[in-house]
Amino acid sequence: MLSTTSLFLLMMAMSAVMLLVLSSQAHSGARGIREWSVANAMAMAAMPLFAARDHISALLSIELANALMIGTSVMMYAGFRRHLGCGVQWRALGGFAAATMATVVALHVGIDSTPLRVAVVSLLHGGLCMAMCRSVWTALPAAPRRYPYLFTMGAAFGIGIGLFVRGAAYGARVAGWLPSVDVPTLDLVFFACGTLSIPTLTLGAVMMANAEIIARANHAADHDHLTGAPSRRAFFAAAERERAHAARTQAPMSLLLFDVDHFKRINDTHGHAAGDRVLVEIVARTGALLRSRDLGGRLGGEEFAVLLPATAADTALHTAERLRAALQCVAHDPSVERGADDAAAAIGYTVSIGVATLAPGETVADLLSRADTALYAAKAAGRNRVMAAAAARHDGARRRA
Ligand SMILES: Nc1nc2c(ncn2[C@@H]2O[C@H](COP(=O)(O)OP(=O)(O)OP(=O)(O)O)[C@@H](O)[C@H]2O)c(=O)[nH]1
Repeated sequence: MLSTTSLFLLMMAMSAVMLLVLSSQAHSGARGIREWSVANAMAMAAMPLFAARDHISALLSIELANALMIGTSVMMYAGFRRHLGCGVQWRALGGFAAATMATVVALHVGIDSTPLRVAVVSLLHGGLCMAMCRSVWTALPAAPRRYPYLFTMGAAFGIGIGLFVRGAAYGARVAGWLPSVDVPTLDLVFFACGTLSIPTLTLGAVMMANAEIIARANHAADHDHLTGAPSRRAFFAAAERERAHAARTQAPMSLLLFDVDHFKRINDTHGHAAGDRVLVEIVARTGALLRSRDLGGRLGGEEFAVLLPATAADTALHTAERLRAALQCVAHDPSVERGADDAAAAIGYTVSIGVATLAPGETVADLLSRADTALYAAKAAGRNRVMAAAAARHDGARRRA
């Protein structure tokens, strides 16, 4: 059987490992990493003090060690609150930590009862675990992935219950409701639970941070940084899903491909920032015109696409015409103050649109290629217009399920 000293040193080693894991995420931008790191550093420092109890002064092994452990729980909790964006009530937490410390000192210097001290400290640590569990539970509906949240909640709840049982058991001994005999096995079980608590909670924290990092990376890959519209990658993935659905259900599907006319002139005349402003405005206007099922995306530069599921050619042409009219606009040059010189600040812009409707067996790439040819024709015919694509060339070899 492991001795309590070994368990304390094991916990120190586990906190050191967790600290290394957390430091690998230091620059990830995930919130809470700093607080969780401080918590593990405090746990690391507290463990040798508990382990060396018989060899060092009580001030170090009781007061300082408990202060560090209280700090550990408080910082773990603060880390979860910060990570979840709930805000940390530092003043309330500081008051809680100070009151707990004052109780520890009173139960050492005043009454000098180890079981009572263990009971009080266990109940307070248990309370913080339950608070962690509650914070994570409240944020669960918005979780990027549920498993890390459920793991952390389960761990915080289980550890909290364990600490409550420990506190109640020690309290009952003090009250004389339980025989005041030493139960080394039970104590070791309690210690083992305590040993695992901070590393387990940290594991949950790291999993939550990873889920957030992955969700952020996916969002960045799937959205255009400037306009917030779906990126080329996301657009093609969605288009492929819709194509497969259309093929299964025999429903029509259309694609609009559009490009801002003479966009280079806008950049050259008003500057790149004004060009950016136009692109942002185009995405907002397009979004306002589409149905919830339709999907717009920025394919690159000043080129955009709109996927129209369950839409036949004539409706698609009609939608394209409405879109063209909605995008025949005058934007305001952001570098010119409003009212200063309205004519110079006006950025007129138009778009040209190519429209293609999915033919049986056609791939997304082929559909896009036909829409691109139609767009090119719209440009060649004078811009600010809609052109329908030629019918798809029948090609049995390209047929897809
Ligand atoms: N402001 C801004 N400009 C961009 C962005 N991406 C591409 N561009 C510019 O868009 C312009 C596209 O120019 P062209 O391909 O010649 O096309 P155009 O001037 O719109 O002419 P047509 O398409 O033939 O009507 C280039 O000057 C690019 O630098 C962007 O994110 N922001």
